[in-house]
Amino acid sequence: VDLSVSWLGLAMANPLYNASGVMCRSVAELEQVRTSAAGAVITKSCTPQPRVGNPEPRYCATPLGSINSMGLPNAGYHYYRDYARSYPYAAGKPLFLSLSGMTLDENLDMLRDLAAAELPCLPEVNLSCPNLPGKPQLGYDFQACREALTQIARVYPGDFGVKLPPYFDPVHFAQMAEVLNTFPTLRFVTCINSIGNGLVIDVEHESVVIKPKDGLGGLGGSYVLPTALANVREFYRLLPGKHVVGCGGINSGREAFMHILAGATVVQIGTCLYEEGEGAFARILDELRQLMAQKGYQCLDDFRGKLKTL
Ligand SMILES: O=C(O)c1[nH]c(=O)[nH]c(=O)c1Cl
Repeated sequence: VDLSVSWLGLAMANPLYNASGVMCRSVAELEQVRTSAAGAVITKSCTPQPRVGNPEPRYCATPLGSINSMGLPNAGYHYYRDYARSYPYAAGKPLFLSLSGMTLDENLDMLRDLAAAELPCLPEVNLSCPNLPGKPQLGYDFQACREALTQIARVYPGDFGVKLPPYFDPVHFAQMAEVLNTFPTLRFVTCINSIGNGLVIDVEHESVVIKPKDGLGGLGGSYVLPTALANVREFYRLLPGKHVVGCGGINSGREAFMHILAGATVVQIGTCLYEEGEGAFARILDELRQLMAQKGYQCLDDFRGKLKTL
């Protein structure tokens, strides 16, 4: 069974890597991913300056997934750019750099610098952080996205991608796709970011479980799988020639298979990686291989995007 993926001029041994935000804030964490069975690496979304993030507790796992309101804690853009400068690209695992400026100008400043650095890493521009008090998710404002992407494509000549929030309405899928299709160098969309502003309650303590925003936070894990799959499949249909990166609810080879069947080129692991550690990559890859062998598939292209309808 062959799990290799070639896309955007990249060759990956397998389709699995971390979701931005998990096991990727420090060089030590990034190296844990890079030296694991993962096929690629992505950095924590960064801002020009380092950020401490929201007060703790700001993450909580539950039997069905996770809730987080981290608040964009990160070591600052230059820390990740410097990692990207020394990254061993020849070892064959691509590096993606996640950028999440607090303003469009912050994103443009980071992208201008990244363009000038002429590094082989690919930017994933985060349009969907749900945890900055008072900041709406850009991904839900279609006109603002169009304006932002127009300037981003102007300052960054290379291929880039965007991290999208989940959408829940066919009209919104169509409206966002119309914006995204305007930009030929926008080569991939990562679906989905956490489902924003959920509330997890601890019955014993009659309390919320995270401190920021009186307990509101982004949901991940099994809670979000059907929404993630819907976003992958809809954007796979609506963005001809672009790639969809699947993210959300992947705990085993079965969910990885579902995301790829729905159209994902590659897939990211978030909550499961946070809870299990980097061993999750080898386990999920083995499960995917076994599932493919049982079904008689030799490679990912044998089933990618071939979800049947009734
Ligand atoms: O609170 C966060 O740091 C965070 N948390 C998320 O669930 N998604 C994001 O894009 C970000 Cl930036």
